[in-house]
Amino acid sequence: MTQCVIEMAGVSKRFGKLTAINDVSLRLGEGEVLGLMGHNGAGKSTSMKLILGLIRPSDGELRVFGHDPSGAEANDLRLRLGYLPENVQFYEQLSGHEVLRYFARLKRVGHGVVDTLLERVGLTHAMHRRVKTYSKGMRQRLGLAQALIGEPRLMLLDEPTVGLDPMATRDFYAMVDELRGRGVSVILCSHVLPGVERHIDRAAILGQGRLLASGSIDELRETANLPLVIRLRTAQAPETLAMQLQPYGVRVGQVGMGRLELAVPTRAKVDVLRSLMAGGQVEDIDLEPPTLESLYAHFDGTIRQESKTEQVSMSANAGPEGVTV
Ligand SMILES: Nc1ncnc2c1ncn2[C@@H]1O[C@H](COP(=O)(O)OP(=O)(O)OP(=O)(O)O)[C@@H](O)[C@H]1O
Repeated sequence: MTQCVIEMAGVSKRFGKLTAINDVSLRLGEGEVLGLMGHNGAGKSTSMKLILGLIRPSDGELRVFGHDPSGAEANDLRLRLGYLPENVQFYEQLSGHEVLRYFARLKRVGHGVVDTLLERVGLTHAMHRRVKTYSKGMRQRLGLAQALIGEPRLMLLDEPTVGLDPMATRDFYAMVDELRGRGVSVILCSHVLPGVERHIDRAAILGQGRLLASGSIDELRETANLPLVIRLRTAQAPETLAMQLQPYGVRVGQVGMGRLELAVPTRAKVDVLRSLMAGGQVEDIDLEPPTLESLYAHFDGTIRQESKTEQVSMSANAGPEGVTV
């Protein structure tokens, strides 16, 4: 692995009786992009705040660039971090340009960078307008520009594409790719971002404060063992095809006249394709491996199922007075 930028070992964070982060271990290398996913309240923002040193772990070890982020080096460390919070807020009476000058000063960076950053996020035309006149997407772009001040080596981006239109989203991902190319490490924090797969090296899925899964998309696919979907147009009857592909454990569904959808175990992919092509009746074919959304739904569904089972068994153990929530 490349040099370790974030190292979390058995980290927990409790707020009173509530455990927001539960025994999470995670590493992020230099130039790596991690997608941190999870449902509302899963612990994503808390993880970000721990990494930023805004709060301290209740248990476990956390190192950012080899240091305790809330220790003696915290101030110097923060100069190497860029943070875009969820629902970013600015001083409404200031212009975009003034906001960035202000943040540049806080980060001890000369204000010469301001124009360049505003151009980079496509806000040059509006830089002298007050922030209160900005649309949601423009505020988000200003937030990104703010996070980029000082050429940070680690970017923490909480729900970064909320409010961005498709073109701005595309530009945003191009920027993430460029940062990665320059060896900057990035955490993209979100529920699930459509289209994010191509831009991240690894995904970490949090559920109820626990790390449910982490790895590259391929590793997650292997762990989840979800079927890939093959869509085809064929003159063959679904029943005939189901018989033909039965040895491979394929499920066949009809989605329209002559249009079938097959759920194929990943390991049987090549054999199934050979068998389909040998039949000579396939007119069109599409392959769709499990998407990040379906992987997320799989792992998140597992934890929800577990917690339902726990609740049922708790209420059963509680006897006649037990209440099922
Ligand atoms: N300062 C705090 N005091 C008490 N509880 C907190 C505090 N901060 C977070 N929590 C709780 O910790 C849990 C995790 O919250 P967190 O904000 O990290 O979730 P999240 O994954 O970012 O959620 P969302 O997607 O809704 O932003 C939640 O149950 C939340 O209510």
